[in-house]
Amino acid sequence: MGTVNKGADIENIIEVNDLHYRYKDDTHALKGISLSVPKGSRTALVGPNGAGKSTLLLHLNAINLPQQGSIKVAGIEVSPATEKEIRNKVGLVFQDPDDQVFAMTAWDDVAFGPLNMGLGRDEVKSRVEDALKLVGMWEFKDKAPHHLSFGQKKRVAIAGVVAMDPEVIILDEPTAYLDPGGQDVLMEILAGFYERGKTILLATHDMDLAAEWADRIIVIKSGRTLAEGGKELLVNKDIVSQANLRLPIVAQIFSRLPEFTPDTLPYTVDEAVKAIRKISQKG
Ligand SMILES: Nc1ncnc2c1ncn2[C@@H]1O[C@H](COP(=O)(O)OP(=O)(O)OP(=O)(O)O)[C@@H](O)[C@H]1O
Repeated sequence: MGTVNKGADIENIIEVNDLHYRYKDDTHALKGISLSVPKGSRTALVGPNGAGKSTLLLHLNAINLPQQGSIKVAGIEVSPATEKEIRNKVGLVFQDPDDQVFAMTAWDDVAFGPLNMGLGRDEVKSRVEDALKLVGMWEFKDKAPHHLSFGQKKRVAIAGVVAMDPEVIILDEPTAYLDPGGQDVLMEILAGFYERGKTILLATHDMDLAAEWADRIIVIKSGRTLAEGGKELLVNKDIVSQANLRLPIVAQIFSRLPEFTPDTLPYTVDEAVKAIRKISQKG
């Protein structure tokens, strides 16, 4: 895995090298994990419960600091000295919004990050308004977060990261607790980020989401990387079963048809439609 230097032409915006992390109770959550995230990619991080996904993501935003091994984000080594710089570059939406949303009102909560970045009052105001409107929470702007539903808090947490407009946006199980409309809004927000050249890393158990959305897959298990590569990993039965995952639903259906081999298996809805058209044209 190549190293990157500040100011150099950075191909991998995130480089994790032989990272170890032990919690205070001695749980060895990361056991020499190495991986990379290409700049501008939509990367899905998948793996079973307890694989170390959240522990890893907390490192990428300098909330956890490396105990052994190293992490570079945009060429900057994650360390106590670079915490603030890293947090301005990387926005993290936590798995549990109760760990993230804590201000007196939804508005204050979303304003927290942009204010910490040192932005001017008018800029903060406009970013907060745009972000709350984007996630459909503007009418709740004056409400105390603890009076919001879980899904609403998640939307506020997402707005907080959107308002910071980071170079890298990381989301830990973002669709959990969002209703289908909320999931669609999130996907639109992520599409907007992607179009503007941002890098998105998303941890999920949802193989359909990974199949539809990602262009790169990282599979982790027991604190180590099991596989890194393209979306074909999602239909690699060996890796999928080792990681306690499941084939995307489209792939499950088509794998029952003799016409398809693992190499030709569709795994997105669009691919499925094309495959059905092809079969019906032949028939
Ligand atoms: N604060 C903590 N103290 C001690 N052990 C922890 C702590 N947080 C997580 N762990 C342990 O670290 C390991 C990795 O947990 P982590 O939450 O990173 O996994 P995950 O892949 O995000 O799982 P999930 O898919 O269930 O969200 C697990 O064995 C977990 O029990």
